[in-house]
Amino acid sequence: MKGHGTENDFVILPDPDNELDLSASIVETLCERRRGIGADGVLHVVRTKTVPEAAAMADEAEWFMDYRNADGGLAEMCGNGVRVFARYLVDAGLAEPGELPIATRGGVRRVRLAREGDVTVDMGPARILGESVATLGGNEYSGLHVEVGNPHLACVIGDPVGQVDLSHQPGFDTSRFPQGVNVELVNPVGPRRAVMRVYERGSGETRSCGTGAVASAVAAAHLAGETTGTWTVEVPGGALTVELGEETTYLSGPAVLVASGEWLLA
Ligand SMILES: N[C@@H](CCC[C@H](N)C(=O)O)C(=O)O
Repeated sequence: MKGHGTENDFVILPDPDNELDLSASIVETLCERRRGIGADGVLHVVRTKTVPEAAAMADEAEWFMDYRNADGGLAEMCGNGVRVFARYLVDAGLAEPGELPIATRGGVRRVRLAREGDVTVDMGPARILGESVATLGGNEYSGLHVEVGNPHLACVIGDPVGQVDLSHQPGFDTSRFPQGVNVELVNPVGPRRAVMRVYERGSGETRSCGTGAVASAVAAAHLAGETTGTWTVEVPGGALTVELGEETTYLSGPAVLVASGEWLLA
């Protein structure tokens, strides 16, 4: 299957009993836009109890989102991915609409969805862990290290983000981010509204990033002296809503399945 959330696109690989040997090179080929199907990442759909690293969550969540970036690397969480994952489960008749717990490497996330319409996920708390700097084309951008299950460096640059060259991996402090980092450029454009572009760890520039939208809202709110509130984050692929609460954060937006088929190279 193929699906997307605000044009952050995924190949969805149903494998309930975890029988596929999903190597990094297979993921890379699947995600390649000319030799493969093309996607920002792979959502490997497996029963939690079949995955040794996730089995402890099996009592809480039947399904595990084994998320892979386009370069084949693992990631802890994907905010758009988990919403598309839930849309797939309901559409395939593997889960009922309502509230659906999904296990991820970042912990269990609760997704709320109906048979149609936007999908919301409780992303858990987003924690600010300090400040750091991203370098891009000879410029330095200060940002906040925000953990949303996965690592982010959200830089509020206050200028239009459209002109910045994001075709290369931004430089970052590897001692702070030993596993790499997702870098966001954020421009607040109105009350609780921001425009964001992102360079995703393991995928390059993408048209949206759910965890990145949460990190961006946290960074923009921090600059405005706020910790709670509902933000609209505009991304190249659409718009996401981020609710910052005292205890947790919520991410809402479209999650759409666009195709199904068979990969012949397996
Ligand atoms: N696009 C995702 C994030 C995917 C993982 C990320 N590239 C990482 O390596 O942490 C989202 O919507 O959150």
